[in-house]
Amino acid sequence: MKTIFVDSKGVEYVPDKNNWKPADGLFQVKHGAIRFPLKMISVRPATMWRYQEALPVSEKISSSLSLGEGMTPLVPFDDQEPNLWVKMDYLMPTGSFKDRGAAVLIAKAKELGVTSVIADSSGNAATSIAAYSARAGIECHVFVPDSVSEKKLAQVKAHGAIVHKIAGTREETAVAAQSAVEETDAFYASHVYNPFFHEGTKTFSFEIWEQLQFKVPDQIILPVGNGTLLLGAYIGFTNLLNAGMIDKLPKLVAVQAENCAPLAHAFTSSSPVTSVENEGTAAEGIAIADPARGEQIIQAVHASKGTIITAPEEDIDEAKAELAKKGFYVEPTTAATYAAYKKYKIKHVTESERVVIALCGSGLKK
Ligand SMILES: N[C@@H](CCOP(=O)(O)O)C(=O)O
Repeated sequence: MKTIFVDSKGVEYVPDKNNWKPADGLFQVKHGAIRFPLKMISVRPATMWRYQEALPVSEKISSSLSLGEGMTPLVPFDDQEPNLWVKMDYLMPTGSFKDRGAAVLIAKAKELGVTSVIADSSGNAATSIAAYSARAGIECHVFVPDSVSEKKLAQVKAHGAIVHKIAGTREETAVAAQSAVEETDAFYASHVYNPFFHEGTKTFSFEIWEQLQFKVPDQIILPVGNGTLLLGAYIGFTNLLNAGMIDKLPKLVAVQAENCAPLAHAFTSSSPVTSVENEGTAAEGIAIADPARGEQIIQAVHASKGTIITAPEEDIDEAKAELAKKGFYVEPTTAATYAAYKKYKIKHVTESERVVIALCGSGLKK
């Protein structure tokens, strides 16, 4: 699939290794017609690359880079809620869904002839970018806030990335990484700014659709900070809708931490997304006080007829323990997603509705 980027005015750009931000807004991918040849897909290996006609990477590059990512199990939650499934993305090669996006983004970097990348992250994206860069033989610099989890940092270092710890917020970390990008010739392997990342995370949707016998669930509950999973999920289901493979989008129900919820505030008050103060949350993966793609996330949630809800801070630990008792060992950000769902379902999920919860990050990381 050949890819064109567009800015907020619809001006087209050919992706290149130095231009990470257009003059107007942020880059998005302009999608043409996409094919889903079901017979061929069904006999391919059980990885996210089975949807290769919908992905912007040549088979030659993806097969040399792949760690077998994707086609994570979709399993029933328990006997009490027969219409509730969990998508176990914490079983990805580096332990989070971010591998979907990093695999595509680093494959594109390789294709563009990049030899050095810079990324910034609160942890999981850094780990994924470090792992796929190592596999691609690309030098990797990772900027992290000094609050990053020690286990995530150890993982990043083990993959050979050069770590730059920034004494400051997640936002200040991004600014430091962007200054380094401007000062060097490195490629900005940003999961926030580079829309190739969403081209990888969209496979989350394709897999759920295939695993539910080519049907979509009614609602999907997923964490949102910078929106890489939410936007990927929206793009994936929209690709399927435009290809005539499904007849509706599932409602996307995005979860923020109560103590850092700029998107939830904007959504409920129908006002523009503005920066908030991070009051501290165990859900570090969604502690994004000023999400760069905030308006795009809100538009996607509206288009799916979904909503944005919050996880009470005091419920996160209990939700983590409850999930573990059912066999799912996940990190606090994922536990927050389940905590918010428990509150939400009381009024907003009927017994007959089919719901999927994204279990995004492994408990071994935290
Ligand atoms: N970053 C989180 C999950 C939410 O993803 P985001 O792209 O919306 O920030 C994690 O690391 O699990």
